[in-house]
Amino acid sequence: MSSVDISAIEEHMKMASLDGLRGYAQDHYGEVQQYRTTDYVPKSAAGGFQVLREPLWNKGLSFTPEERVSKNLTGLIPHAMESAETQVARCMKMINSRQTNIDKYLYLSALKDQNVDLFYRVLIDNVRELMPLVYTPTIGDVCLQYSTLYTRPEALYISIKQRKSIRTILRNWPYPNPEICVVTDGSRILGLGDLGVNGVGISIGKLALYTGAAGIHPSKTLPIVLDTGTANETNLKDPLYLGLRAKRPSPAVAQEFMDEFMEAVADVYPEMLVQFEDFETEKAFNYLSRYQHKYKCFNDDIQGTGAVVLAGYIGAVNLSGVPIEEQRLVFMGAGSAGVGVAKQMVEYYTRRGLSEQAAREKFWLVDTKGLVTNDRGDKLPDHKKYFSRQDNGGHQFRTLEEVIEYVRPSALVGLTATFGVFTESVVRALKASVDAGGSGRRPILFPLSNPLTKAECTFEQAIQWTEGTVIFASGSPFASFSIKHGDHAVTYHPNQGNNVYVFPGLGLGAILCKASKVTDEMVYIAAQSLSESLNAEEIHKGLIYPHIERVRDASVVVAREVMKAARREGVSTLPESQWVEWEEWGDVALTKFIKEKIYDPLK
Ligand SMILES: NC(=O)C1=CN([C@@H]2O[C@H](COP(=O)(O)OP(=O)(O)OC[C@H]3O[C@@H](n4cnc5c(N)ncnc54)[C@H](O)[C@@H]3O)[C@@H](O)[C@H]2O)C=CC1
Ligand SMILES: CC(=O)C(=O)O
Ligand SMILES: [Mg+2]
Repeated sequence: MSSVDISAIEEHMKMASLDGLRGYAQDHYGEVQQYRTTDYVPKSAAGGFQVLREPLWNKGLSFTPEERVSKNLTGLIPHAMESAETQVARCMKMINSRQTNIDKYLYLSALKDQNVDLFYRVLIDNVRELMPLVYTPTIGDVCLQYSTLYTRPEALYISIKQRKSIRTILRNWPYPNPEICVVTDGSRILGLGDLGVNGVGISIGKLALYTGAAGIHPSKTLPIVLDTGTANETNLKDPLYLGLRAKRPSPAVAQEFMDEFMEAVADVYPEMLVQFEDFETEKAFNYLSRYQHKYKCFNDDIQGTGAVVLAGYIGAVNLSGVPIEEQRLVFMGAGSAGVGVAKQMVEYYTRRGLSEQAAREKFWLVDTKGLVTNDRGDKLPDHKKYFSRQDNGGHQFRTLEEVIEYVRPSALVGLTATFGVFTESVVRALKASVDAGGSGRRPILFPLSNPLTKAECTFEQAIQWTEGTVIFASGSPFASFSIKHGDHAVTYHPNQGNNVYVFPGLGLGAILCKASKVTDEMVYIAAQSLSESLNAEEIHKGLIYPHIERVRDASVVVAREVMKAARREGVSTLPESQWVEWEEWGDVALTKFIKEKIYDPLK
């Protein structure tokens, strides 16, 4: 087999130079006219091979004998008619036969491209094993290599060079009336930094979980990447890179483009919920405050993460033995996720009766320069000012160890995108500060950065360094593990503190109640309801989130409570008569309504 002749492409790149930009793709950027609306053949009108080629219609070996006749499929597929279980078993056998996670991902991705129903059945029935493939950590590797792995499109790619054509591009999406989009500009993908257009993998992965974890119909999901260039030199130099070969524009220009995008979305798809994903810090905060009161949107990294970590924290406090009033929290990382989480927790404390000032004083935020204080000497960005300490008596605390000794925290949260910053001495110091005098109180330790290569520490380290007392949650999943004590072994179970427990249910709720906005109250209620969604077995086991196998159950609870909150907030546009009808039956009727709406393929 002949290999790709990279040198020829590189040669072309040397030759092609357009306004300082290089590469093939630039040759084709330009505004486009709307010639026609994309044709969409309704399912009922399609037959034969067309049905098998459309991944949303293909039911593979599940087609009944009657369907095979009525749709002219006889002979186009093997004669066997199989149960979902058999087909899922075949897929799992194939996945398990692949050597690397990327290969497993590629198999799943190809399956999604051929038979959507089967892909989701496989995912839903094997979520513990497969979520780490379609989502973090594997999706991080996929994003890093996206331009090389690329075989066919799965998203909308909207370039800043075609900013006047956004409506046309949105209309080119083949499936009518999408209800939710995840949009990124690729500028901060997981903890991997600016990946440019390669970051589209995260939009695709998150939306797979809107369907897998909350049952939003796949035809209603729309992944989008806004291509405004990249600061990533590796990508810019990669001859296979698929995005715009340009540095990123100024924040002002990026914001104009974003304004145009949001206007176009509201115009073309007025019902659509927009989830902002993995925008770098300043843009993340700016776009959220700029659009949240104008459009139906939310930021997953700020709000989704805030809600999921608050939910886990509520459970963790109950286990820790340190009363809520005595809790003191150190955050390593003061970016969009760190500040988003801390603010959600301030909300929790104020709802429990603390003044905002007293609530805020429970938090000590640390960044690359040390404890965030007013008199540290650097100019703090706006998002850090709220938590900046002024009670440090002029002292600056540069290392995490110094901060822990000073604060004596009960909880340590990591959102730094930096592997290993929770060292043995840090974790032991945390334990000592909680368990002074052998009180038996347990430290809360949340190394939440993604993917695994960016986790602040591993689960095994946390267990070893706290003699098993830690209450632990990480952003990407770690395996359970056992330690032998004499002739018996103790097995420790980690939690996964990932916004996947929130955004699917939040989105589902917002869509089903036809919310005009996503309010802060809806986000807060998502956290609260998630914290109350554990079953007796999970509570008994000392978990702080439901088993990942129950993420769909949790999403139903979150969606239901989000819907009710939307109604209280006056943003649900469902008719009042509908709410009155549901209310007669308590939560039962609303829960039934949600469950009936949920996509549960091949069942
Ligand atoms: N578990 C989950 O559900 C989520 C996890 N995350 C993860 O959180 C991480 C951070 O995301 P963002 O806050 O959006 O990024 P960001 O870039 O906005 O913030 C990172 C922060 O960490 C600080 N930092 C970096 N290295 C540090 C070090 N060595 N010591 C102390 N502080 C350091 C930076 O100064 C900055 O304040 C990423 O890895 C992301 O994957 C983000 C959202 C959800
Ligand atoms: C999980 C997620 O949203 C992140 O790591 O950015
Ligand atoms: Mg994210």
